[in-house]
Amino acid sequence: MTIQAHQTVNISLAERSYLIHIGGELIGNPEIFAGLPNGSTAVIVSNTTVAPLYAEKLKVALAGKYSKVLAMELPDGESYKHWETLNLIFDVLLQNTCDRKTVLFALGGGVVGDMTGFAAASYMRGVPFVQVPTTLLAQVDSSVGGKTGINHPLGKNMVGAFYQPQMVVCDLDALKSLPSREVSAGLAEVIKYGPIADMEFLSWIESHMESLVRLDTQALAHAVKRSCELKAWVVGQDERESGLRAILNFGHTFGHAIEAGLGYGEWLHGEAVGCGMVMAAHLSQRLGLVDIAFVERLTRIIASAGLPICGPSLDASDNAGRYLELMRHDKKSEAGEIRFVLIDGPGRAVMRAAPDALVREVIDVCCA
Ligand SMILES: O=C(O)C(=O)C[C@@H](O)[C@H](O)[C@H](O)COP(=O)(O)O
Repeated sequence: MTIQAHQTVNISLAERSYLIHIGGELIGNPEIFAGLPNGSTAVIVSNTTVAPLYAEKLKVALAGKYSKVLAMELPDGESYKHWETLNLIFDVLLQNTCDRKTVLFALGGGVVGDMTGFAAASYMRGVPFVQVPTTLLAQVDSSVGGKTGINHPLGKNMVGAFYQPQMVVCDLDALKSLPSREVSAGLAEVIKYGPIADMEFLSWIESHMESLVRLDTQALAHAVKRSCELKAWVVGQDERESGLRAILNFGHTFGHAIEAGLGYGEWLHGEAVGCGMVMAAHLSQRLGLVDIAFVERLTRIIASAGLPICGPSLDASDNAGRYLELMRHDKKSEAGEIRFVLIDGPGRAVMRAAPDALVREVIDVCCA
């Protein structure tokens, strides 16, 4: 096996700038963590699936820097991304008299990253934290950019904070243990960067899909690096989503409705986003922004990643009505008007409202 060369991507945010490290064998490498803030205690927050695989490795790597390294496990899955689980983190921090210099390490996927980040943002009004993402989705998207938070039954990621990590450590070796469903879910967020910002990357994804699905390390290294570069470019211009950053939400308005409507965890976030991108592409086409050939190409790519392209029914009596009801809670909505991220020509995204009747048509066409 080739060990992937260590590469970095910079997130440029003035005094909150940080590096994303991408490469092989990073979790157990003490040198990666050497420049982190000093403190006496490190707390590794992981989950019951990931901790047995990597927590000990990370503990050993941190032992030279922090005199006390604690590790805790959260239950695994999107259905646990709520207040009660968040409180488990605060319990451990308080029971161990963790002070303001304690550094938290989020070791796991998007759920662990979002909750650990939110805990770090709010414990004693803010302690440093590090993202160590172990899923493809977390490496290419959720660990980067400082969105942290938890779900509410009425809407996804409804409670949270913008809070940047000290660094992100993407160990490509961790991806080798991923189940194929998780790989596909991560590929949804990789694909997303194409239509919104980089059609050349979309063509690359299209021609390397087979390698990506079978976890070829070279292909993954490029996918992670290019995704992080594109996200860095967006976040560097609009950290708190006052405008441009919303393009990263392509497919998420429909996708979040699927997740909340089915119950969190029924579909993986990436599965819902994949299908949401198909729906958003159809809406773009019906508004005259792209042609049907573009929609069909994007749909083919999403399907080839092993993702669903047909939305679930959320209500047998009024499915479109239920989607609309859920989507009105989206964070981009204004005065009850849903604002969709749409494709305004290949490689370019815009945010637009759309008539309910048109959205209903799209839902009817795209759902089972
Ligand atoms: O980083 C962002 O900005 C994104 O929108 C990226 C999304 O892919 C990601 O899933 C994010 O967590 C969703 O954010 P939300 O603000 O729509 O909850």
